[in-house]
Amino acid sequence: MADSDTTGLLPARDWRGDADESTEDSVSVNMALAKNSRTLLASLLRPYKKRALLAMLIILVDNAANVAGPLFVAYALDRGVGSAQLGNWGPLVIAAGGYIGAGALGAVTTYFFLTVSGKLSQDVLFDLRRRVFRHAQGLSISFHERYTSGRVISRLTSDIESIQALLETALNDALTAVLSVATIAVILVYLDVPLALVVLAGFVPLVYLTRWAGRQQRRGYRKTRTAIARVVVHFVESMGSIRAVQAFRREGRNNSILAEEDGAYSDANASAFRGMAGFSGAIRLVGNITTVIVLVFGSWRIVNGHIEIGVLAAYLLYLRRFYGPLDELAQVFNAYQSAAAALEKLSGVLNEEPAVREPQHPVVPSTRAGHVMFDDVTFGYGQVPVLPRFTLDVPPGQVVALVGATGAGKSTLAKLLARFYDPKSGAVSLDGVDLTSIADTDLRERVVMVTQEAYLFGGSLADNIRLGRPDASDEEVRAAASAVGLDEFTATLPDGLDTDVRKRGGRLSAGQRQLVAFARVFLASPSVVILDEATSSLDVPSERAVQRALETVLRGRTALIIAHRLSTVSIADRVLVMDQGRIVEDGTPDELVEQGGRFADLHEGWRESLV
Ligand SMILES: Nc1ncnc2c1ncn2[C@@H]1O[C@H](COP(=O)(O)OP(=O)(O)OP(=O)(O)O)[C@@H](O)[C@H]1O
Repeated sequence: MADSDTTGLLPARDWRGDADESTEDSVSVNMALAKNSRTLLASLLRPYKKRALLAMLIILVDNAANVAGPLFVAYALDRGVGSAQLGNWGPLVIAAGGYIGAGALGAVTTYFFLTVSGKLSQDVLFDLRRRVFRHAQGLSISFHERYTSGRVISRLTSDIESIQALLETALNDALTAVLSVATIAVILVYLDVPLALVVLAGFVPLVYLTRWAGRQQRRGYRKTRTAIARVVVHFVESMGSIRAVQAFRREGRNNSILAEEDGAYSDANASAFRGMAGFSGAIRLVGNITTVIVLVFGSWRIVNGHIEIGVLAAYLLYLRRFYGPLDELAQVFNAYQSAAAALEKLSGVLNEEPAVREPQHPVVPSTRAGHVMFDDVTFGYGQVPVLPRFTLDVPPGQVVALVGATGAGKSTLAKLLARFYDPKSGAVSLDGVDLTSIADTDLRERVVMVTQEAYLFGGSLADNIRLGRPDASDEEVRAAASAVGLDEFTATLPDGLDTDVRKRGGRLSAGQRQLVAFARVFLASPSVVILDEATSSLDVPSERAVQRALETVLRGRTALIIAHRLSTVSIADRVLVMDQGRIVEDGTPDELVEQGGRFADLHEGWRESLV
């Protein structure tokens, strides 16, 4: 397919799919987030108060050493040169020694300051990354469906990087700059008050400039955070679905979407930089104008005998040191605005609360029978109800097959039982206890869901099976693999169960993945199994193997199976036909075939397809 740039058919934004990150923040939300970002920064720094204090102490000494230099120069010019003319070189030697001593002290303190503050910023970033990861991982499925993994990745990488820039370099520069500006300001006042007033007058336009630049930068950087997240979302979506991308020739379209998203990111950055550029330039201009005024006004004061030439020389030296740090402060201010926008986004994630909450007072069901009950449950993802007033009683040990048209609500039912979501009204209970009252770890032990993808994590086959029960011994893992019939397959592997699943030619077949998933369930030994059967069909030997394994795994357990195969339905005790969130047929497979309703038609269709 040609892309929109060449056909002019659709602008890329109309073709985005999941990559959409369209939540533009409103002004009021942004104000609240700005406050949150300050709170977050404070909470991140709080545990390191002592170290921050130590860094400040070191920088105080460092700063004193740095600003002492010009004082020795002034002393050398005012006293040293005069004394040397009279043959006394002592004051000049003192001035030179003082200058070198101050420089050496500055070198040592700079080293210690950078070491202490570098470690501090690394620790803060480490905490922040862990906090965001842990929090995002604990948030409900509904959050991840809305937020997308790309945005979480963007928060964890590019947002954290901009905070890193602030902490690692900018904060050091800021402390140094603020201190030297303040110290020099005091010295300037001490040297000559009228000249100091000229310098201070230059601050009036700077205050206005700072406000203007701050607004400009914050606006720009907020946009950059959203824009870079959209770029990352697009990357993740494109690379995560690379087979579909190549199969459907979506590369061109993806390129044009990326160009658009990346362009928006560059524009947003450019807009923020304009704020900084204007600010930085204006500081230099104010600095130069002030220097000229000081030179002229200072000369006039020398001519009139108010000050000595050394004072003016020191003044001009200090002025250079005064506007240098101010320029640095402009860069720091820029980094701060960028980090503040990132902190806003991060605090947005950290302030998200799980929609599915852990119970305050957990109740442990008294049995492990596996009695499942949906009691007058109403549920919908948005306003439209997917399950309107749904009631279902599954006695312990019953294997229920769910069938029905696509979108009927079968997966939704399964997700409610796994407590990925909570019902809007009514209750889902296990062994007489509402799922909302069962502790998460307890529920995960009792109810295990096998999803269609049968996801394999990096690591060995044994590691993947052990996911069912992390404390299982090697022997138990082997027994589970054997119970589901994985023996034959593992015998062909170089290291048996210890073979790395990824290294071994990358992937397992669909049937083998299902067997691994069943082995996990066997090991976990839950009272309820939820199985979303893969729709992809297996070849006959694989299907038989999966079928046998399933029978083993389900023995003595309650099961809810979203069934796509005749072979699976045939092992069910009960079949439920769903339509638009309601049960329209309910009975044993034989009863329903006899009744001659929808299931009978479906059954007939399956049988015909096997012939
Ligand atoms: N995460 C979601 N957000 C919004 N709507 C959803 C979500 N998941 C499902 N739906 C909607 O809920 C309805 C029921 O979907 P569900 O996945 O439960 O159906 P299903 O019977 O399992 O379908 P299929 O057999 O195709 O998997 C559908 O209209 C679907 O569009």
